Amino acid sequence: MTDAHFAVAASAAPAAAAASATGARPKMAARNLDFYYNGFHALKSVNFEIAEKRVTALIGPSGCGKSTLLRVFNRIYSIYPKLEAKGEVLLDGDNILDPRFPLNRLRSKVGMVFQKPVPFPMSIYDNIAYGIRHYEKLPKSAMDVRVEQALTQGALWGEVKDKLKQSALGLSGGQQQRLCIARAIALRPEVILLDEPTSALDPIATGKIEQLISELKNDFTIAIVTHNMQQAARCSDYTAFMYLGELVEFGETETLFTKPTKTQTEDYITGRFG
Ligand SMILES: Nc1ncnc2c1ncn2[C@@H]1O[C@H](COP(=O)(O)OP(=O)(O)OP(=O)(O)O)[C@@H](O)[C@H]1O
Repeated sequence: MTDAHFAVAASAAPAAAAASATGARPKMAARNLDFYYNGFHALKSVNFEIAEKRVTALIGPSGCGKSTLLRVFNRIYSIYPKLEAKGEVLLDGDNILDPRFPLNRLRSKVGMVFQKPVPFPMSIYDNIAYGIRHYEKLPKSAMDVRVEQALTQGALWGEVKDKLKQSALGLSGGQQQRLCIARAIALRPEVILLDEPTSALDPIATGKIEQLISELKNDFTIAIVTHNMQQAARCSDYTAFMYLGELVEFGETETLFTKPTKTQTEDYITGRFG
């Protein structure tokens, strides 16, 4: 598949081509997706895919619609009035925007981590166990195993195993963010959406999260919104470049950063705007 094919995949309906070109199965897909904030047209006929067990990055200048797109993949807007999505967002082929798709099922399959770490004001252990209890009744021994598994996958176990009963609010910002990722993992989702997960962190904590993302893609499908182009280049397999609510270009990360097909993409990645 050529770069030109990727560009077509971004702008026209068969966005599937981008993910399937490398053999990765599309896990989620937006089809002709429009989104409105109280009439403001924030996403314009977006076609886009998140390949299974790969990392897909969303980049673009401030206000281009990256976070909006990510949030629609979790239907998070549906609790607010006057916000409207048109088109489809498919999860394994089912349209999650259909109100008949149960929100509980969606939240158990698609986890989300936000820009600012938001641990619950409770112990490290309970931060992980809280969500699990919502979905499953486990005896204490089984819960202990799940908590340890999630914290291990979140690359935090070694640092917190001796203080599980302490408040999560006492952790550093980077540890809190890994706790939030572990909390999402604990529910055994299939997809994890990360909205600028390192923007509040220092370079060392950022490096740990990036390392973690690279490891998590063995088990999860990941999409990440980032302002940091080096981060997108370091930890994603595919990158989507957005501008003014449109998906301008989508392709393999290396190709998009070295041989972009659209002038707007090139201007952005070379720092000429944004
Ligand atoms: N709650 C809201 N109400 C009205 N307009 C909104 C709301 N949230 C976002 N918007 C608008 O929608 C557009 C897309 O916003 P969005 O937050 O998705 O952009 P972004 O690319 O994630 O930006 P940033 O990189 O600055 O976080 C912007 O024009 C923004 O002003």
